[in-house]
Amino acid sequence: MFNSNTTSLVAPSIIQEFFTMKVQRLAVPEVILVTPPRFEDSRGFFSETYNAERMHDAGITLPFVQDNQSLSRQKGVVRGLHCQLAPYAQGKLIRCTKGAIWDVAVDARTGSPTYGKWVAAELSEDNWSQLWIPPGFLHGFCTLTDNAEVQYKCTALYNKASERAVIWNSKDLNIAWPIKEEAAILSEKDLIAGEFSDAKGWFHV
Ligand SMILES: Cc1cn([C@H]2C[C@H](O)[C@@H](COP(=O)(O)OP(=O)(O)O[C@H]3O[C@H](C)C(=O)[C@H](O)[C@H]3O)O2)c(=O)[nH]c1=O
Repeated sequence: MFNSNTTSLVAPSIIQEFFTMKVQRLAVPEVILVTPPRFEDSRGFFSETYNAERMHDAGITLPFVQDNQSLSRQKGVVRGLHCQLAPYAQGKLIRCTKGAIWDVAVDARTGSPTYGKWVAAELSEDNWSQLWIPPGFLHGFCTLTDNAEVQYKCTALYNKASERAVIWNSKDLNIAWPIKEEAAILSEKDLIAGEFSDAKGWFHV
């Protein structure tokens, strides 16, 4: 048994606790940045990365049906700007579990007061934030580190035939990507995507 002046080698000391989930609506208010609580102690940390009740209270109410994970081995990889058309349009809840990414959402809903407006947030294993992007938006990210691992929940299943893409640096959007054009690493598919003007009519509010 431990006596009163014995330092326990079993019970980890609590170093830092975030009890509540931070919630921030971005300049396009349907896009929501959340940071779930994380309990750090001498072993490491524990976090409820998805809690349906907390997410619902934050305004993220659609059910998820698919989890995705991608690894990008180099800094400067750009994936996107992608979406799936209805009835396979996807809402996505994105987080970066290794390294860091700059995550972008573009409002592609004809009739929306923020049509063509983009918002972005840095997501990283350090800041532990997640970005909710509803159906009707284009999604893309660029990696800020090597070996950036991204995990995201989707509200509709993958449907290749309904996939659409817009070129990441579309002159119609002027997204302030934090990487130089010549440094971007893209898939064949993304290299030949069209301008945002080609996306007219893909979605409606
Ligand atoms: C998206 C997806 C892809 N795949 C297969 C199809 C390809 O053989 C392979 C790579 O697909 P892709 O090059 O489209 O992967 P990304 O470029 O990361 O695409 C994603 O990038 C942006 C950031 C997104 O938000 C979308 O989820 C998605 O479009 O995975 C599947 O089997 N299921 C899927 O849901």
